[in-house]
Amino acid sequence: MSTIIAINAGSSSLKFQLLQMPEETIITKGVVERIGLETPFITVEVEGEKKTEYPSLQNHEEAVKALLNSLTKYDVITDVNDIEGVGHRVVHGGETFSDSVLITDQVLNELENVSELAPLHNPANIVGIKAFRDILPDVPSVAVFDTAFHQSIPKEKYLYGVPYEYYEKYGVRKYGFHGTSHKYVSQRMAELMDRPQNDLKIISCHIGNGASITAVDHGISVDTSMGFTPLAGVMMGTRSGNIDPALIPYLMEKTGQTAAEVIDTLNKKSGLLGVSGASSDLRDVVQQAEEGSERAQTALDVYLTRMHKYIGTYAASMDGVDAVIFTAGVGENSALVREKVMEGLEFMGIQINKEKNGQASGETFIQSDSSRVAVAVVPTDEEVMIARDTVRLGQIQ
Ligand SMILES: Nc1ncnc2c1ncn2[C@@H]1O[C@H](COP(=O)(O)OP(=O)(O)O)[C@@H](O)[C@H]1O
Ligand SMILES: CC(=O)OP(=O)(O)O
Ligand SMILES: [Mg+2]
Repeated sequence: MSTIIAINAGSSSLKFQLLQMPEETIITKGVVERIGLETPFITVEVEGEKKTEYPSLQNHEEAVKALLNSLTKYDVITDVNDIEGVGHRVVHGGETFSDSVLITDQVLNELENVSELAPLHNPANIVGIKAFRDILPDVPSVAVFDTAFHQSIPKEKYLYGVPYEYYEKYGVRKYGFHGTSHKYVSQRMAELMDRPQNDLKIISCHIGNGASITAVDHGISVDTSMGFTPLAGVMMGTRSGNIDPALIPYLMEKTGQTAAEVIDTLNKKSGLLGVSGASSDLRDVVQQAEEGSERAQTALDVYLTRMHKYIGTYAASMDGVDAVIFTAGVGENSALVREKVMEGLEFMGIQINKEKNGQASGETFIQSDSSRVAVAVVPTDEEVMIARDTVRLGQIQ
């Protein structure tokens, strides 16, 4: 039995889960927020109760110290040395990493090289890794990449139609993200269907704040909607998804923004937020649409039609589909989104049962009896995947 901590570090936050392996039971979970900003705080769930503290935290190293202190203070662990492995979510692994990896000095160097491909995400992941290595130098730490599961995508799907030398010189290609989640839910779906994974063509819809859709054929990723960065693909809470790239210089000229400012607008002020003008949270947009806001309804329509198209695209890509999965914040909780994304696909043998869909909670099949394709809600669990790989690569008993 061993105690593993799974870390998902963002630029100003650090989410964590402490798990008992191999049982995969969650001991506790929590989040440190507003690191390096005014009034940082730590929330830890202790026996179902949320405890919040407000320490002063200048950086991720102080955040890690405070987090470990609170775990001992609340008697979740008796000593920091009770932690036997640390697993980190790293968003971008480039082409260097097609599986999780035990972190060594050399790996850390390679991670730094890959960082320029994901300037919004990777630097924070690396700071988190270093902070834990300083505090727990003798404990194995493992990096688990969002991109790794997508390294199986074939060349004709990952190359862009641009001069080939950009791929060779600058690594310009589709990488894809949320791989840990797509891998988990597609494995789980095969178990739920009681069929081997290499018998199944699955479309996995991870719809949270960030959203991506993946075609999983015979257990491997063969295409995914995100691209060189997590900005591409479907429309999201604040991200535009695919646009005509010629819009960027056009908007620079019209609005006076720099290229970096336009990209920032496309990442943070677009999507549901940008179109509705109200909120990036799907619940707010749905509520406002129900109250008669035309802008909110339009935002919802654009959001839904983009996702709907990918189902057809990926079914064509795999020459068929046996199962569709919905996961993450929106996918797990919004019956409306699931119903609308699946609407009109009866010609492909996809039909959902509205009652089952409306009542879905946890792992639930929502297709009708006559549907040829299975459709299910499968709650994602990136943390358990991180913990499993930490045990495997850290060779922890
Ligand atoms: N009960 C719910 N009904 C509809 N949408 C929900 C519900 N709960 C959460 N969401 C949506 O899930 C989104 C967050 O998803 P999540 O997977 O947690 O995002 P992140 O990408 O930040 O990890 C929110 O924007 C919210 O709109
Ligand atoms: C890569 C990515 O988009 O992650 P998130 O959904 O957590 O923003
Ligand atoms: Mg997410």
